[in-house]
Amino acid sequence: DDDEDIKQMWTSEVLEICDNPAEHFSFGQLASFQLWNGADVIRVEIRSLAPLLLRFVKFGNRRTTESLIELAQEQELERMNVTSENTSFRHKGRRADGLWLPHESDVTLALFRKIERVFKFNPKAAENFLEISSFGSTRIHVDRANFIRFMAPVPSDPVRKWRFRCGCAPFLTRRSKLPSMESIPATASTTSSDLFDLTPLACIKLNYRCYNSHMNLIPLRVEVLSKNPALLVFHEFFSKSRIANFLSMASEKEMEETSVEGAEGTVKSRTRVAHGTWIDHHENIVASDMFHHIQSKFNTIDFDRAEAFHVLRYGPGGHYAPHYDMLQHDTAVELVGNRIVTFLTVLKTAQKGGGTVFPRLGITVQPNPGDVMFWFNMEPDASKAMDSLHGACPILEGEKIGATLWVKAFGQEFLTRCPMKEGAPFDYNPLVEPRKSVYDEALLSGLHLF
Ligand SMILES: O=C(O)CCC(=O)C(=O)O
Ligand SMILES: [Fe+2]
Repeated sequence: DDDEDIKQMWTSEVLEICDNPAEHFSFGQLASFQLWNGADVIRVEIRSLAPLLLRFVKFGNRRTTESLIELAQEQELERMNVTSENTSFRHKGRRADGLWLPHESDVTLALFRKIERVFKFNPKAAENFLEISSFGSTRIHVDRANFIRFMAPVPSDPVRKWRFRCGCAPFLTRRSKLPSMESIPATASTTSSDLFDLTPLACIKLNYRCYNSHMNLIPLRVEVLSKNPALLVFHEFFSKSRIANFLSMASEKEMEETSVEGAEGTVKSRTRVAHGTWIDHHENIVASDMFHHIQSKFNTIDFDRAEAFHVLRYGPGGHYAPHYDMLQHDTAVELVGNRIVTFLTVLKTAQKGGGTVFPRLGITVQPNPGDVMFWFNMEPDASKAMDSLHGACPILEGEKIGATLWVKAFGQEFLTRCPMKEGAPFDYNPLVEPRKSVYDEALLSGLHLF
């Protein structure tokens, strides 16, 4: 092509990188990793540190709560008054009716399982649920003495410890009055309680969002190509049949030649020569299946906050000149944040050319269909990650198709660990759990992995 503008974007140096997707830029070998699958996202409010008083917001689901209220209305409740002056100074004891419910009844089972999972309770050690109906409200009461006793980790059994992971990144959450970085304590006081992994407490105070990982493990093969900004390739993330289904569904959609808004109206884009279309996360059963698959593998990213799938098809001569994915600041960006992460599913690869080039990292990625490329476009301070500059190398032969999810920044606080270090890049480790530590923990807990 002798077009001067395009020549400036595709300098000979960058094209050289396109042609030489050199291996030596890769960080280490391809490793096999496990990722926690499934998580309970829980909101914790710390009401007091000493004594420790926590509120778990909406811990029980609505169905459980409704069934419990129903039950309390149907069943004959016992008088459960307490007369001791010591138990409650306000009411001079307890004046209420209640009933005991077994852990594994129809109404309590789901709740009990969640308590087991989240708090790592030893189920045998807890008393039955005591449902107390007083002053019109129904609440679950777990005996306090037992609660404290069972929360305490058994020293030789790290698995029973709480494994909350919490996130903190002030700009990732839209809150009007955020404390400044300096006001976040480096670590929370160790005097509050040794029942917790204490570091995250600082974060909980900020954001109230934590999650607790399950022990369901799935193998993922992930390659770390760059650490700052993180650029990861998840190999064989999608099965062949998922990719085939998605492609045939997408081929039924009308793809438009991509365009850019210019001074003289919408003009055919020359920086991106491709056909594209948008597909909503749940537009049809195939998209929905794809979307669920993605969600199930990442517990640190809220994909509901991603834009629709953007499918791009490049024919021979197609390309996408090096660019940044972050959007111009506007009201939409103000509401949901900018494009923090690009999650690019490779659906079809060209016979020749068509890699994804990162000129400033000196990397060209030539993945296979079913692989996912994943990178950060932003720094933790919300500025542009300058080294995330990337483009789709010219297609020399064949056709390339990809589907992008751009994840928006707000609500992604799990991506960061606490305490945050000023100036440190996003930590990709929560996305890439090394097999070793998972193995160790799994072995300790006596889980059979494979
Ligand atoms: O197709 C590619 O390799 C890159 C796509 C891309 O950069 C984008 O859609 O923003
Ligand atoms: Fe891009």
